[in-house]
Amino acid sequence: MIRLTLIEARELAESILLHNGFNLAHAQAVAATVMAGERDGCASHGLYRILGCVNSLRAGKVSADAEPRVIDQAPSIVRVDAGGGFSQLAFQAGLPLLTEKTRANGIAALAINHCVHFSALWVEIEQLTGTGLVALACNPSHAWVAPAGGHLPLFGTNPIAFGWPRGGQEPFVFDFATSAIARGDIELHRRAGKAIPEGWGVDGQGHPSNDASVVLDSGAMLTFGGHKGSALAAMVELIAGPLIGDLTSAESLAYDAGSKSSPYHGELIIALDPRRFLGDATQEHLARAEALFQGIEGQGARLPSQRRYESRARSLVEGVQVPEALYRDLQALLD
Ligand SMILES: NC(=O)C1=CN([C@@H]2O[C@H](COP(=O)(O)OP(=O)(O)OC[C@H]3O[C@@H](n4cnc5c(N)ncnc54)[C@H](OP(=O)(O)O)[C@@H]3O)[C@@H](O)[C@H]2O)C=CC1
Ligand SMILES: O=C(O)C1=NCCCC1
Repeated sequence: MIRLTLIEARELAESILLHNGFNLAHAQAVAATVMAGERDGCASHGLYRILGCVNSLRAGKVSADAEPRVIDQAPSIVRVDAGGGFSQLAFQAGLPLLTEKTRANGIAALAINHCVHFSALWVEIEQLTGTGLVALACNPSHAWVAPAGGHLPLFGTNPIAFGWPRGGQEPFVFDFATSAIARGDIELHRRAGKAIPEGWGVDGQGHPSNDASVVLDSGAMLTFGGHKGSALAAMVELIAGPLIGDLTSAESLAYDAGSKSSPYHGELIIALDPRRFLGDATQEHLARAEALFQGIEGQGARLPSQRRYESRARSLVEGVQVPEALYRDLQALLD
């Protein structure tokens, strides 16, 4: 393993992106996201993703210098046209108006269109909980996941993330794919030559497979929780696809045309302001939420994101460790 400080990790990502043609704004925004992934122990959405960013650019599937355009769509709806660029700058561009509309109306949505998306959603969710808002985000990806009862890829890995602000404490955040596991994790198993656990995917005939390459290249991934994850995956396709006038995972994969680039589609983010719902009773009811969290932890269970926050605290002191093969592949992108 190669040890890097967080600054070194971010600078490595940024320099590769700049060297390969991304403008400074995109390079910095993407580098900050992958550094955060690495820092929080989310290797599937850390520095590894830089390989996909460069591949997407070389395949002509992402704009290196797109300028997001913010559209004031309706009293509670902000739209951002990402113009074929990565989602990070589009989110940053839409965030101020989303926040303003949420404070004014109690609830508002940000629809990002025409973005290339590869990141973990908690990165965005934490920016909303950081201002005291409750938030939900989701997006499709490429058609890699079979619906429960079928065995052909149709859904994306369609993550759903939720965040709840907790005053001075780290927010309650969960963020997971509606597939049994993110595709990035299966790709990392393949890179490491490791078998995948039962339940993650099937071969082309629908038989369970422990072979990452079979599941990735000729089979299908499975949803988590059978028909429940399957319905949630369908919901994500609908509300972050047709509802916002953007592509489904099947359409995104067709657009990809075999280039194995990062998916191109939309994202939906919904924000809620507790103070608008509760007025003078806000503190009283937020305290009741704390009792719920204590009830979970009181049983010895952990809150989602706890592992991530612990990894963050450790990485701030110790830096991060990157597999040598990945480090070599990243360095090669600087040639
Ligand atoms: N951009 C895209 O299109 C896509 C992005 N992704 C990203 O991939 C990432 C990983 O997704 P996925 O593989 O499904 O994630 P995991 O199954 O690893 O975990 C997801 C969530 O569950 C929490 N969790 C895990 N174990 C426990 C536990 N024992 N008790 C309580 N909470 C727990 C995690 O917290 P903790 O982190 O603290 O362990 C995290 O919030 C996500 O960040 C997602 O946004 C996924 C698909 C597509
Ligand atoms: O891990 C995943 O699943 C994905 N991550 C980034 C974009 C494509 C899907």
